Formats: sequence, structure tokens, C-alpha cells
Amino acid sequence: MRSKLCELCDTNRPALVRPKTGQRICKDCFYYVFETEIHNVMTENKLFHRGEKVGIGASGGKDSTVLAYVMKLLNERYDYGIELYLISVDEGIRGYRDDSLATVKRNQQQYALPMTVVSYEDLYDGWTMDNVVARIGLKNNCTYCGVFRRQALDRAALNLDIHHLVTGHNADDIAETVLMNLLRGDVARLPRSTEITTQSDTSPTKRSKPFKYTYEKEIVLYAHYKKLDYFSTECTYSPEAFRGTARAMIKQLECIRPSSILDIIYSGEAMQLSDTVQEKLPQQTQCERCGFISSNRICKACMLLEGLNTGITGLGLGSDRKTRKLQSQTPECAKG
Ligand SMILES: Nc1ncnc2c1ncn2[C@@H]1O[C@H](COP(=O)(O)OP(=O)(O)OP(=O)(O)O)[C@@H](O)[C@H]1O
Repeated sequence: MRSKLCELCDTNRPALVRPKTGQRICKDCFYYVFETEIHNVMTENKLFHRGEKVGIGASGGKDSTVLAYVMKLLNERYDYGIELYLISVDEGIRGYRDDSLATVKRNQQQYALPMTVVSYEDLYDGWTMDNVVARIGLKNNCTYCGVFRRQALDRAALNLDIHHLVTGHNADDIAETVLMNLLRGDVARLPRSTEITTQSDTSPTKRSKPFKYTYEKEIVLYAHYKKLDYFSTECTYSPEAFRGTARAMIKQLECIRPSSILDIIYSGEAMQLSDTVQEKLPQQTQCERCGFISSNRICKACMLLEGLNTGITGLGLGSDRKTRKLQSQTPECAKG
């Protein structure tokens, strides 16, 4: 007969069915396996070194709130000796990011961690996401937001002399990205999408994903049982349709076979680029305008900004003629 006790400690009554394994376990055992798996992932991958300053990309959402909580807990429990900072980007989305940033400010107090906020408005000629959407509409708005955020986090980190950022991307996010790259035939991006740490020669900061193997459902359960203070509203500007479809597929697969999420990640990890594909990959360099990492002479953030400022909103979004022309101009013209 099936035991009525926790499958791990065989002592307490089970409180939940663990989404990753289907085990019926008690709360204490859930906390233990959740935290220990993340600790193991971080130590096996040698993510940090003693004395390192580490920035946590903090949006106030469930993933980064749990990340900040767990990073602080594990740093103290296992004495990693790292310095943690919360770094938030204000994209300028009224009724969404202002509320979620208020959550990060409360987390700052609750976890006693230093916090920095940078805004698109200050960094990008006054272009908040509300202004961007008013100009271009909803289509492609996630591209602007993603490109700007990446650079904003880098800039904020550099100002604090931080060279390592962690984000709350979880196993579901990574499986989703692998699937999207496969469905688009974008094999060149596959290896990068499954790496736990990414850094290019020219980038001042590396990025790590300590939740690479952590299921979203478990993050939600952990935040719920620990009563963490997080912001749970979806972005006002709905997510990219293609990503939304990939997400729905992953959720369906998870229902039928919970290990699908990890299996997709393992498959992505196992795929190697052939020499022919590797030769065709763009080389990383520095943007001639802003000096940040780019695979073109002018980085995507600068192209998108120029498009917004000049009203040529297609600029930087695809391989249109104007974008190609700008990329091939002489450095002097491009800087002008
Ligand atoms: N405005 C922001 N400021 C700082 N970091 C951010 C911001 N938005 C996203 N991030 C970082 O990127 C990660 C993935 O962001 P994404 O937009 O996919 O949000 P998410 O999956 O809803 O995560 P979260 O629950 O933390 O908001 C976040 O966990 C966080 O670490």
C-alpha cells in the first residue's frame, strides 16, 4: 500500500506533489531539495568565486524574487563569500513596471541588499516603452524591450563595477528558447541558449542562469509556501506571439511528461554546430556608436534608437535595406 508519509523523509505528512519528479513530499523536504539542487548547479558549474560582486536582475516578478531570496540564503548557508546587488531596469510601463519596482524596493528592505534602478527614459533619449508602443504599436515591441533591457543591465552593472549578472531565467524559459530556435531553424543560436553562463570577448559582464534546471511550477510553489513578496501581473504589452505558442506547447508537454522540460534542455545541450555553420556565425565586436557588445558595426540598440528618433521604425528590426546600408557605411559617416 502507498505510504501516507513524505516520500523523502518518511516522517511528515506530504504537502505537495513535486512537479519535477511527481514525488509526494512535505514542505521541509521540498525546501531542502529545491535549494540544494540550485546550490549543486551553482557549485558544479563553478559559477562564482569568493569576493565576487554579483548583480541580480530584479524585476519584482516571481523568478527574480525567488532568485534574490535563494542566492542570499545559499550565500550565507554555504559561505560563498559573494557580494549581492539588486539591479532593476525601469522600462517605463505605467501600471506594470512601476508597481513591480515597488515590490523590488520592499525586497531590498526584506533581504537587506543594495539596489540600483536604471531607466530607459534616461538611457534612451526619453524613450520609455509606453512611448515606444505609442510610436510603433504592439507589433515587435518585445524586440525593443529585450534589446534595451540587456544593454541597460550591462550599463548598470558596469557603473557598480559588477562583472557578473544572474537572472531568473528558469528551465521552462530555456526549453522554450530551444524550441523556438529549432522551429525557426535558427541553429546558430542553439548552443548559446542552453549555456548556463554566457560571455563574449568584448562584453564587460558575464551572465548566468542559476535556475537553468529549476521548473517554473516549483518556483511558484516555493514563493507561495515561503510567502515571498512578489508581483504577479503579466506585462501590459502582451508577449511575443511565437514565444507564447512555444510556451503553451511546453506546458502541454509537461502535463503529459514532466521530464520533457529537462529533456528539451539536454537535447539542446547535446547539439553541436558543424564547422560549416560555425564559420558563418557573426563575430562579436564593439558598437562604433556606444561601444557596447555587438555582432555588427552598429549595435541593435543603437539601430532601434535611430529608427525611433528618425521615424524609420523598421530600422534594426530585420534585414531591411536601410539597416544593411547603415551597417555598411564608413565608420565616420556612421558616427555622425
Ligand atoms: N525590469 C527588469 N529589471 C531587472 N531584471 C529584469 C527585468 N526584467 C527581467 N529581468 C531579468 O530577466 C529574467 C527573465 O525575465 P522575463 O521577462 O522572462 O521575466 P519572468 O520570467 O517573468 O521573470 P520574473 O518572474 O523574475 O519577472 C528575470 O527573472 C530577471 O532576472
